[in-house]
Amino acid sequence: MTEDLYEIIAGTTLGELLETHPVAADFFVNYNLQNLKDNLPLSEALDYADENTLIDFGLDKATVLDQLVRFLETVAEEKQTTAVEEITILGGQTKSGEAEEFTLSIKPGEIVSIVGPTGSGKSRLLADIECLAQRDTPTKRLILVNGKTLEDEERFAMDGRLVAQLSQNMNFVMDLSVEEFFEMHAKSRLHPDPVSVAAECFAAANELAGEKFTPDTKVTQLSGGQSRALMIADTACMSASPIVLIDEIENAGVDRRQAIRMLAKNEKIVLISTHDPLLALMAGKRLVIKNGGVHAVIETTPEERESLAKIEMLDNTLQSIRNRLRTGGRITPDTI
Ligand SMILES: Nc1ncnc2c1ncn2[C@@H]1O[C@H](COP(=O)(O)OP(=O)(O)OP(=O)(O)O)[C@@H](O)[C@H]1O
Repeated sequence: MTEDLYEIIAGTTLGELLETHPVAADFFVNYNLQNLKDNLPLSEALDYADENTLIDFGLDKATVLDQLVRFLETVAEEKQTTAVEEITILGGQTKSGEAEEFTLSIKPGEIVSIVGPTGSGKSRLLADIECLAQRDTPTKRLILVNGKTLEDEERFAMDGRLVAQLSQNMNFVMDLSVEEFFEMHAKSRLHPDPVSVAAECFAAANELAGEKFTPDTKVTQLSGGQSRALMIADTACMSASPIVLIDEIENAGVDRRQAIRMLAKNEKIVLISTHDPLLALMAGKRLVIKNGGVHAVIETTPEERESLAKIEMLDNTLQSIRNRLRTGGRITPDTI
């Protein structure tokens, strides 16, 4: 396994490695190697490294890569030991400084939606979870992991590894094909079978996207909706993060119900901020936000679940009107 990992790391550029393993930055800073060329595979980039710097640390090119592999393996092991059994959100204060009387624990496999008017504080709640707030954000909320307050060191070590966030905008900086993009992610996440997981991601992304694309489509040529489909598939099929935060997927131009189903599998904790009744009711609970605070926690009743089918029919009617307009059709009383 270490040998495979060695090969993968040696063939990965510093830029790619840092994008998928931000924690690797610590390693390069520790060995004073932060100025390596970031567009060459590491095995080549190290040819340009200052030999004296390496000697200072008793290293050479091969041992640097060895050490890096060991470092990443240790981090991965640590990650496994911090399995999330539960996160707990403890209330802080509303925008006007009143106490937010609210505590909620969420376990893996649960989907929780967050509803409320525009500007009420839905994204802020997601941001609090993402940074594992310790009463140090404007809401003064506290997020516990497995019932414990995290020490700063632990909090920042977990930062970015615990939570996968899907936000409203995606920017791709590298001009890879869709297939290369998925394979690169699979390799840098040290997946044992990068080719087949990349194919699985590609199929999932196409299932979600309205307009289909091919494996050789460049990621920079994808539409907004297609890029979101790509990122959702990537998170669903490859991300090891136990918590998935989704900000307003309804604007994404993807099959949103399918996206939630895809993301909720593999026993993840899923929180969705949404204005969409279908997504709000797919969750087991919904948090109603008002004036920056959680105003109510409502469990979805069996009756509400049953009404999902009706809402879905209404939604399909709206969808067909949308499609008709998109393809140049006219709307008549019969359409509705
Ligand atoms: N409890 C709070 N205390 C202070 N500021 C808050 C609080 N809750 C939210 N805010 C601030 O209010 C602003 C609006 O919140 P946010 O962007 O989360 O709204 P939203 O519900 O996601 O809106 P939209 O539906 O338009 O996306 C942000 O600047 C946020 O930081």
